[in-house]
Amino acid sequence: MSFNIELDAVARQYGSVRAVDGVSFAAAAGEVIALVGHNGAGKTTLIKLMLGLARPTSGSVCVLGQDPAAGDVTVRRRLGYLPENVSFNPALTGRETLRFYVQLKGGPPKEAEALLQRIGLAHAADRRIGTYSKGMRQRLGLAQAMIGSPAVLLLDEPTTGLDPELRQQFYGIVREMQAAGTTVLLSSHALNELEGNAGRVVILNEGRKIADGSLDELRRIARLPTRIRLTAAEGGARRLREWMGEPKGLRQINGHIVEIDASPEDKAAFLRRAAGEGAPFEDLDMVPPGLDELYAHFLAGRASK
Ligand SMILES: Nc1ncnc2c1ncn2[C@@H]1O[C@H](COP(=O)(O)OP(=O)(O)OP(=O)(O)O)[C@@H](O)[C@H]1O
Repeated sequence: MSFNIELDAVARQYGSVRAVDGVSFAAAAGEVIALVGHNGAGKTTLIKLMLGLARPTSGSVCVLGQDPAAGDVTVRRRLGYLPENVSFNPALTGRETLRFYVQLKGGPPKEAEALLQRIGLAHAADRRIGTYSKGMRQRLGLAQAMIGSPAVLLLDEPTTGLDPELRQQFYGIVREMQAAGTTVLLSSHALNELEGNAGRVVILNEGRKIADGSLDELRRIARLPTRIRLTAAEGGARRLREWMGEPKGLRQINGHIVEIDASPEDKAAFLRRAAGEGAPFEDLDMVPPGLDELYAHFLAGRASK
């Protein structure tokens, strides 16, 4: 299988800071990968390495079969990039700006029109960018990155500052690009918005890759407990505790509610027992681990090593 992006033990040092430290991964056509990590985790540096804007201190970077730092124009044309802080000339209109970038990439002017339509900015195309909202500027940035239907799209924190509706619209466009075979790599601070939107998540911490997989795979690896909350009739907490055998970690919330964190195996065993006769509860709630807990789990695992 050939990959659009291949990183092999890539490191990038800035003075005493190892911004990226031994990262390897490969991305195929049609994959949507999210790079997730705290501030300073190395996301932007990794993207710059893939763009050839930074060179690795050691290791190798290969994008569309080439070293991106070699500056091969045919490869550059097939790369789209949305920087973290997108800035355009505020005196130009959206249309003028996009036409300029289309021209730079050697595309026809009508491509700018099609892109303005696609990202929902056609109505504001003749307004100066100085009058655009943050969301509109971000969408224009995305349109600029999509010029020439790139084979690899690198988006640095593309959803920052977008409201939930625009965010969904944005991921809709990402899905279209993915369906057309584009490899999309986007960086983000948060796991929560990636559910259903990124097939694969790479978690970075202090320049190192600490997790790589689909959210479901990461959940399985993490084996985080599910919180089970049982509610009995008024004053029934004691009976609940006895019925459960006073397990370690059981929490009594009040006179009729108890909670326990159950591992994946314990959860199944518990549910079988709860389905039997005489279980002394009236209601049962199960709260699966959230994405924030998953993220914290991987970061904590790293810190303890
Ligand atoms: N040109 C540079 N010179 C010196 N240090 C740098 C440079 N670029 C990045 N760094 C350092 O490398 C580390 C990783 O930075 P990077 O911008 O890649 O992180 P990030 O994950 O993108 O962070 P954020 O989410 O805040 O954008 C940080 O400690 C940063 O200060």
